[in-house]
Amino acid sequence: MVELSLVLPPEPDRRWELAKQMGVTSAVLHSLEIGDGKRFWSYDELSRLKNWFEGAGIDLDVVEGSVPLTDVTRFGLEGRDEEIAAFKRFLRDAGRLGIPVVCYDWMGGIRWARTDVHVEARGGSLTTAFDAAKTGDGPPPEGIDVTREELWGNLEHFLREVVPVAEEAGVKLGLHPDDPPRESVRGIPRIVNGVEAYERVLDVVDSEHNGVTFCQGNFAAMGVDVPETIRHFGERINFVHFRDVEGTADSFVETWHDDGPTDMLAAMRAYREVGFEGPMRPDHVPTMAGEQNTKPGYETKGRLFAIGYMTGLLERSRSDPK
Ligand SMILES: O=C(O)C(=O)C[C@H](O)[C@H](O)CO
Repeated sequence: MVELSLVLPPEPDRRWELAKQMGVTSAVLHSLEIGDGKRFWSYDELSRLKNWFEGAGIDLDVVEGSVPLTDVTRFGLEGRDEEIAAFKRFLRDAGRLGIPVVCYDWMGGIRWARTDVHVEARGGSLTTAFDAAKTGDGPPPEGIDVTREELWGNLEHFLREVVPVAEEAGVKLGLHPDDPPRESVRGIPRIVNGVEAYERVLDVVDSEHNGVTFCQGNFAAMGVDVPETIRHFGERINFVHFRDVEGTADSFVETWHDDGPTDMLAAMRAYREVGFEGPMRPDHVPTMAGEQNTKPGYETKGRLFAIGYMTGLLERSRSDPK
């Protein structure tokens, strides 16, 4: 059964209670978005968090983005071996603590990029947008000098090192797509930007522990058929980000979950068809009335709406004949 999940802060507050009131008892830890930006976790810190969540009736199911992985490894800089060793330690710790999924990405230099975070959407709510014409295409920011071939080589090296450890630890890795899924952003090359790129990634180590974070908004921006692509990757999908965009990787606006071009019920049905049973979280929600938009995409009210909508879609998809 799909596990609806939410990014929750590493310390309890109203959002823990709201999650439980909606019936969501699965947490994603992503301190780069909600928290203090921490990414290097010791066993004791993870264990404390795990216990804290558990005591509140919530499972810590995913550590996302905020993992011991930086551009040192992505760009193959000095210190990479130490960082990969730290990542392996982190995977073993996550395994010992029963944290089943780790989501990481290969976006070097710039994380998920937007050129506007105040796009007016339904009823004056706010969403985000990206327009390549506004970023310019290089030269890259000072100090960043990496080719696509180097990025691929570094990713392949990383996978060969860490996937066997993830297997031993019983942790499933999910690579998040580059956002936006372009050839480059601000002149910095990006490689995880399409179906073929994922096929290459999955072939590096053919293991269910080397999988996909299926971020729907990014697949929509790639211009692919989302439900068909869900069926294509099937059991290699280890984690889902549920959201939608209007436009292409060069220029798009994020939409409300129920108001974008993707057939979200067909997507939900596709997850069911492929037997996806992992965590699925709403991603990037609109900022609603009364919210400050200090955390574009990660304010609270839009997530309540998204969980309600996803719950309805799930219920509908479950009533389909098998
Ligand atoms: O770009 C997005 O859609 C993301 O959600 C980015 C992820 O949170 C994150 O950086 C993955 O490691």
